[in-house]
Amino acid sequence: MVHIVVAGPLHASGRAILDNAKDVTVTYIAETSEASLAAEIAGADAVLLRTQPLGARTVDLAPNLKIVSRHGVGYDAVDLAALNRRGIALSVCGDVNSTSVAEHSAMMILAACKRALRSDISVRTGPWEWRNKLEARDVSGQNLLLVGYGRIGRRTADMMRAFNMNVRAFDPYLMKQGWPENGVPCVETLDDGLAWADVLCFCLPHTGAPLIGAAEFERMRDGVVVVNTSRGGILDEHAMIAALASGKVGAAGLDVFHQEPMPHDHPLAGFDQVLLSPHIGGLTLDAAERMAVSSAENILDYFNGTIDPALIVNKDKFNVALQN
Ligand SMILES: NC(=O)C1=CN([C@@H]2O[C@H](COP(=O)(O)OP(=O)(O)OC[C@H]3O[C@@H](n4cnc5c(N)ncnc54)[C@H](OP(=O)(O)O)[C@@H]3O)[C@@H](O)[C@H]2O)C=CC1
Ligand SMILES: O=C(O)C(=O)CO
Repeated sequence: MVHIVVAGPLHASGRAILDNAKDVTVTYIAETSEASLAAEIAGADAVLLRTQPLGARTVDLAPNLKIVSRHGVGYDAVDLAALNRRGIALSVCGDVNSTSVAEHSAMMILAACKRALRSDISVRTGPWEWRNKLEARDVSGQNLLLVGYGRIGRRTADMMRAFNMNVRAFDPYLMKQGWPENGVPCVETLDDGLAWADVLCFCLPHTGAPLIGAAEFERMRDGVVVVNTSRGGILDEHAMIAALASGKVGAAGLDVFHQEPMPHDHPLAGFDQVLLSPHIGGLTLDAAERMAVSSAENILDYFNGTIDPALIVNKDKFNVALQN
């Protein structure tokens, strides 16, 4: 019998897959905190993980744990070293939420350039004459730099080229492997890109220290638009707030934050040129169903020995019989 703990809400299609599986028991936890997961993880062979952190101490509470299946693709909140030490697999979803995130980025690029939030507030609360001070811009003809040119970056590029933006990308790893033939042009260095871009959009994994701090903001064009749908830790938030306050950053769209949930009194909430959303780029109803199905199937496929090895992040760290 395989015992699976599902840590947080799961779309009915994912639940049906687990509930109908043979030789499986499932515990569903309503809350998405690491503490509630820790309280239930002791007997788990598998955990289906939403966006909550998974640290070494929680992993150590689960002596039978064999696989952690991320409901999504980013795994920066998982202590991968702790999983590797125990030979526990970490799987991610396939290409199921990238179009949704790219659409969210496209929406935020448009909303930030058009000053959509400020515009809405002006109608609800201000004199009509505020319409002359909104500072909305066309996106057409502007330079868009995508930092990270994987699944989400490439789809965002396609969408924003349709709006007649000049799109380039920075992705050093891809440059080494070979830039895609039909891709947008690349910039050689991040600094080149920062100096070129009117609009910046971050589409990369978070792996350590912030990529963008005060020095990088300094290199950007005055009034630059910044959109981040990848992870909050990519931007130094203090530097971002300072850049918004000084006007260096003219407008922004942020789906991800250093601290999630972001407190209501956070300084970022004080800017009417910044559109905020609660980490929902990949959480449309459509993507939520696809992620639920993919993350549930990954667990069952793992125990059947049929999981696609490309979906296991740490496949080189332990020996597992993979049939593909
Ligand atoms: N807001 C939301 O709801 C969601 C957010 N995300 C976030 O988006 C991120 C990207 O997702 P996705 O496009 O699917 O991932 P991919 O792995 O397909 O693409 C990311 C690309 O960024 C590259 N990259 C890594 N480090 C850097 C760097 N320092 N500078 C520039 N490029 C870099 C990667 O190279 P390499 O592969 O060689 O490392 C890769 O080509 C996820 O890791 C996650 O954090 C994802 C889904 C939903
Ligand atoms: O897929 C991801 O990484 C997300 O942020 C959504 O869970």
